[in-house]
Amino acid sequence: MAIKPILFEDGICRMIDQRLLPAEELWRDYRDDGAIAEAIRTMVVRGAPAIGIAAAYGAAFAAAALASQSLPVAERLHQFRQRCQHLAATRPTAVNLFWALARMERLAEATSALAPLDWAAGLRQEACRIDAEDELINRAMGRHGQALLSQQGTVLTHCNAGALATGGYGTALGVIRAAIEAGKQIDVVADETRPFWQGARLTAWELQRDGIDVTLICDNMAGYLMQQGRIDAVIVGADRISANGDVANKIGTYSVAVLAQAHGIPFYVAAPRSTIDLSLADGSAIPIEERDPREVTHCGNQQLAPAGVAVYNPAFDVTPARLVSAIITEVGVARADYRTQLAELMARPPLCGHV
Ligand SMILES: CSC[C@@H](O)[C@@H](O)C(=O)COP(=O)(O)O
Repeated sequence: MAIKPILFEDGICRMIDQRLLPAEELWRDYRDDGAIAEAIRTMVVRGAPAIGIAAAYGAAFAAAALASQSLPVAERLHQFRQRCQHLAATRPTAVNLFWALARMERLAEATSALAPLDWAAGLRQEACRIDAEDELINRAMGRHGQALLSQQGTVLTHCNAGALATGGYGTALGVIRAAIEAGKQIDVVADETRPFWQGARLTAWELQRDGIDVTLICDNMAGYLMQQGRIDAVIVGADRISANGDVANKIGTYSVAVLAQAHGIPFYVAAPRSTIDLSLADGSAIPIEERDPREVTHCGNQQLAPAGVAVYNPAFDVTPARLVSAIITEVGVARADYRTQLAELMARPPLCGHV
């Protein structure tokens, strides 16, 4: 059973601290939006869908706090939006964060005439729905995506687009799980994913935990394995996909895509529709987060690089649509021409609830 990294129990949001995995499985309790914003910023919780879910719970906590004060409706809504903005200011690239908060804000406005406690209860239910729907979406994505994989093969993945990055099951790893559930013999090669080691720490941990055959490699080994004919397909997740099919994902994804094309290997992206941002014509407008240089100069507390060296640490890159063989969503698979096919997939009715 795949791990569910965010739980909502007895009015408390519990999240496994992904910074400590695999050494320690520590669950932290959250009861307010400020602490959840900090958890997103510091990557206790990470992965595009998961940070959207965490932010939705944060917004629900903000609503509960505001409902307990006797505020006029307009002031309550104003303060709610401000607190949502604080949650949104934590990480800039994954559009799921803004998508989830926009959904919470829409409901807050539509239900603002309710008694404050009912208003807050409705927002708490909405956050739980966003969470539960994500796993259903991942499973639907898995069903569509697994059809692209052969009966037997080795799939390379980058970063962690697994259960840990979602409401459970995973996007890219969800496709792999679905293929295995369909009886296919799939094994995984996981890039370590410098500098935050999501592949080494998280993908290796969650696949090993679930008995899925995984081999860890350093990022710079991918080309060698492809040259030897040892990789049959690449599957990654995404943080934001523009209208033309350009894909922002963890730094290093672009290099893998170039290598895949050079070796004639299909490069697939699995992402829910909440990751697709039709407001951006192409990937050049996707904001790319830059993180602390210490992630590059240090490994944990161990300093590897000389003190004072200049560092550049972009957390994401953009893979041009021409390198992407297909984009797998919960309602179907898009191929080039992405502008037309993504617009068509986005116009389809919701799979469940609102999404
Ligand atoms: C289903 S997760 C897809 C992406 O969010 C994932 O590949 C990724 O890049 C995560 O980056 P992170 O910095 O760990 O949040």
